[in-house]
Amino acid sequence: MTVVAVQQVSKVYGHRFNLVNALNNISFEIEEGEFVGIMGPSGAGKTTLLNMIATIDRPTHGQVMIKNQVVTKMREAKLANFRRHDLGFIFQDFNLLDSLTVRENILLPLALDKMSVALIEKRLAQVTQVLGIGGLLDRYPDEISIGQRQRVACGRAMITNPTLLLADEPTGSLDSKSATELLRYLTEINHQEKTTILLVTHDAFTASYCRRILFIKDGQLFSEIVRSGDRQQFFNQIIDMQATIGGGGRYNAVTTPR
Ligand SMILES: Nc1ncnc2c1ncn2[C@@H]1O[C@H](COP(=O)(O)OP(=O)(O)OP(=O)(O)O)[C@@H](O)[C@H]1O
Repeated sequence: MTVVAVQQVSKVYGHRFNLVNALNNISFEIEEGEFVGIMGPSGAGKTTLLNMIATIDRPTHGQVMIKNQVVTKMREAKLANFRRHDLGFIFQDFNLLDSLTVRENILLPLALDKMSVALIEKRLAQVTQVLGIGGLLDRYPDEISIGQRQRVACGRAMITNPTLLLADEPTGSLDSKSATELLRYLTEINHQEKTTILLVTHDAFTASYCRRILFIKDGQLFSEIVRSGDRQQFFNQIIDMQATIGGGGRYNAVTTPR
């Protein structure tokens, strides 16, 4: 089943004399259970694209369909509901609420749902088991490590069992050990829960955990690569493609797999 269909999407920012074509007639699809990365030089349009799919922003032309629904035309009330149930977000800076415990942070997206306590506890147990954070539930965000915070953010994104998990630079603020852990957990979620994952990254190591990478340049699809061999081979392919696509000084082409 196709989970995401981006159809001839363009996004123009600015006004008459100062227009930026951030996305230029871009189309692609993502199937259920895929783990897809978006890469490309700085300013290529990656975050803009993610924001269109995340329903945070709307395209100037074209449409985005998620699970056969045109989300780019959905009214705000329906969209809020759709976001809550079908989309999970992991932000680079986690966005955890410091005054709430880990348990309360994770359960936040369910606050408006009339779910039974038994069902909530069951889901919480599943999520915390996959993420290895069962022992942290009564602590506050400032009482756990950065890597653990990122996993809690991941738990909050997963608690509703979303159709699609979206992440913008999820490893951006993590050290290499925490980044590796998070990527292993994301792989687990992808395998165990069959959650479709889409992430934006500059980092070839992070991208090497995906099964397919879409390379964006100047708001258009430049190329895509699909992982067929092991992760090291895929990492090398990603580095080669980064060299081919060029531009954007934020690449870390000397990063090696950890
Ligand atoms: N709100 C905005 N108003 C005007 N231009 C914008 C706005 N947001 C993004 N842009 C421009 O659109 C283009 C694409 O930006 P976007 O943030 O999507 O790129 P990116 O690939 O995510 O870049 P980076 O890797 O540096 O984060 C850039 O030229 C950017 O300057």
